[in-house]
Amino acid sequence: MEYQPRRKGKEKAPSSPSVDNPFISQYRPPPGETEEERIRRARAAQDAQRVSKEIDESLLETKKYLDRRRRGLRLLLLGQAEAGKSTVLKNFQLAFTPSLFQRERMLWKTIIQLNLIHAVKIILDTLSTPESPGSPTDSDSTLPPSPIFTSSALSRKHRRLHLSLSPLLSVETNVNKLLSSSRPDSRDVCVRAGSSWKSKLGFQDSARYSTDSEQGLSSAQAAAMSDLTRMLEASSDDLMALWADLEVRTMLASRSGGKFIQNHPGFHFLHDIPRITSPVYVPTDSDIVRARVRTVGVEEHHLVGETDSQKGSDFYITDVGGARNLRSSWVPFFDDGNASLVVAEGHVAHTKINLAQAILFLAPLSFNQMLDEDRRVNRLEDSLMIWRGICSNALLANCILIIFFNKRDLLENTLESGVLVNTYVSSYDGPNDAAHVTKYFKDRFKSYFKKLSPKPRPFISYSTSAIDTRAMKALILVVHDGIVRNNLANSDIL
Ligand SMILES: Nc1nc2c(ncn2[C@@H]2O[C@H](COP(=O)(O)OP(=O)(O)OP(=O)(O)O)[C@@H](O)[C@H]2O)c(=O)[nH]1
Ligand SMILES: [Mg+2]
Repeated sequence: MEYQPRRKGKEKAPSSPSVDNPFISQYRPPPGETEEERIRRARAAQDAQRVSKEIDESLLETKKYLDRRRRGLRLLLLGQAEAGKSTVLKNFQLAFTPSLFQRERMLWKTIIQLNLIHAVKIILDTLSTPESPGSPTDSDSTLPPSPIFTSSALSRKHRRLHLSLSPLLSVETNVNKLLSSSRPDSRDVCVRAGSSWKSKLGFQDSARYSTDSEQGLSSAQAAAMSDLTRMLEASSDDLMALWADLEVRTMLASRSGGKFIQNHPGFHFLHDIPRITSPVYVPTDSDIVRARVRTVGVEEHHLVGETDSQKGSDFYITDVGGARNLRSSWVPFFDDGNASLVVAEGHVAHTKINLAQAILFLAPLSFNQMLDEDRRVNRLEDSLMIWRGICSNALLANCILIIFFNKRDLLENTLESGVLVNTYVSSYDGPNDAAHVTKYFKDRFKSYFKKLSPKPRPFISYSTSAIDTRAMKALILVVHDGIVRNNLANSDIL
């Protein structure tokens, strides 16, 4: 869409003389005008002029805004649910806007508390459901089973723990309701990023929020959050007893093939119960990148660089929800139709203006896991399917594509625990270690890339662990520099 500046009200259009200008002729004095009519006409003309000026200013603002967007770095994060897109975004914020990240730190406290309680809920649900012979035992069983409390396998101690932790679960439900504009998702962690949860947690704007402030909260929200902190502190001993219980661990391991505990977002916080349940708990950077908030829809984040080397630089990072039912919101990035997209700050821009310079595709090598939303679909096959669509898309032909083979730490844990890749991928006959396995899958992604790209472009891939903030910071600087200078050559860094 080309921007055409509007002509000022007083300027004459070259092809039509002012006598024909309906705007001017409308406010010309009619013959025999009374004083009252003259005042009314003058007022109407003034109003019309004011509106015209406002429209001009707004168009100018929009033009400035779009020019700024064009000059900034525009990055699109894609990949399936739980691939680590939002975690990579947090790493960008840490690298380029550290003081904003610092100001938002306390917002994550509630999310992390909810993540911890969600993990406890999964444990209690699992314990209270009898194991049926046909129930899935694979490592990715993240769906909590139905909460029928038959408890034959539970001892008196477990029942007491279940009972004493129940009020905590109710408080979690209340906080979830306050934070989510839609029905909370029982499958996953609580709040939805698209529902402006940060403002619901009291973050009014970057300048006004302070770590101890609750001024932006309604009294109901503030009460629910302090209830949450109080209940967690009171339940700390029971939480520790539950997590330390060997019988509980054994039962969880047998229900999940022994692996899903360490992989499920939220379970990580069980290792830190005393710290997180403390009333003076302050989340660390590592806690924040571990915190899980499901993204719904498309969110554009505008970062303005704060560090010396990036001061004032604009970054427009678009994060999307990766679950299958949310992928329709990706269409504006793949389809050259006339669709418009509402972008930040209330401006509406044509999709072409939104085209990213680079796509960061997150592909965890979760070869032994199925999608939560369709237990018949292997996660890695799903990633390959999305990747093929991105590579072959003509609209994205000039876009730099970068893959992060994410969750390297989990891949290493899985392989070290003895899971054989060959059991899941029969064509794999290499050594069962992370380097060889990563190379094998990288070659598969690369061959689709070469075959399907509308024109030749470099294949750029990195093996990442997005929870490793230090390594991510170094990588983000390399990637940013490469995009800006357009010098990301074929890269096989692993
Ligand atoms: N262990 C480990 N966990 C990771 C890694 N990257 C992300 N995570 C965790 O995985 C969970 C999901 O990550 P997100 O960034 O929320 O995933 P997403 O791609 O944004 O998912 P959607 O918003 O549902 O599309 C979070 O709890 C992260 O902390 C990683 O490299 N290793
Ligand atoms: Mg996300």
